[in-house]
Amino acid sequence: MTNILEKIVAKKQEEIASRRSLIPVEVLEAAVAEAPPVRDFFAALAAPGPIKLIAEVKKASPSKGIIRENFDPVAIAREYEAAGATCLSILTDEPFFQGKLEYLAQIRQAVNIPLLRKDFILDTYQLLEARMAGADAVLLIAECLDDCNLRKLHNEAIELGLTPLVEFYDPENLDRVLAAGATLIGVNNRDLRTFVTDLGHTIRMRDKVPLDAVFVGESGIYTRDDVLRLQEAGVDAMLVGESLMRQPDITTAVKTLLGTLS
Ligand SMILES: O=P(O)(O)OC[C@@H](O)[C@@H](O)c1c[nH]c2ccccc12
Repeated sequence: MTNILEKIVAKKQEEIASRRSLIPVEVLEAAVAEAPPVRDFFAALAAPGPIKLIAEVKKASPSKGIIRENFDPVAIAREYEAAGATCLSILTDEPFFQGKLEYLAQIRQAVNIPLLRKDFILDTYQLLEARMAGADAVLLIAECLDDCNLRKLHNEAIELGLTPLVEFYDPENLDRVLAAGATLIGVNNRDLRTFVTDLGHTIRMRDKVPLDAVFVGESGIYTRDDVLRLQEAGVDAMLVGESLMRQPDITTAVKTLLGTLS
């Protein structure tokens, strides 16, 4: 039986091939050479202070279906920024998350904080697309990439000026993440093969990841208590989508998580 991650990766390979036939890689390379400078996603998260929020613009997911009906990505991004998010994560996968690369480009015009392209990156072509659309960072998932591609895409992202956020779920993959040179490391609390989500997973992995890396806890973060648990464990940043996107009042939701509601 194939799991959801295998399905997503297979579909993504097809998508990359078809996008490449629409816009040749040389065209993207030429456009990227003229692209405006990036914002420093890494430095924003590495700065001292309380745990940082990477707020995610996410309409739907394979595990939860539609998360937010009334979905205006630019308005959501503006609200996240004004409410105190440090960075944003923009889902660009279409078939499984109902995202779009265009959302990233539109949001780039509307906010000043650094942006992550959240997708299943398998190929250099997607790094060029990300840079073109205005991303400052890209997600690389250890479970989707062999050692060679993980290292290659990590290096290429940096050459393009992008910060790679390298995510893993399976503890066995940490050594591969470190060997790829990752300094911004995320632990996904959700096993993308089964959808089981456990906040304790990030907390248990904190001790295993070197302290000089910037450490991000991802997924399944719902309450101010969850945030305090992460902060006390020494987690530098958190990636939160669903719990914010389900709230009609995003400003209050962000401030409640951050403990800044006055
Ligand atoms: O909506 P949540 O549970 O707050 O999770 C956000 C984010 O961590 C999640 O969307 C995510 C983390 N890693 C991923 C990889 C691919 C797709 C999605 C993800």
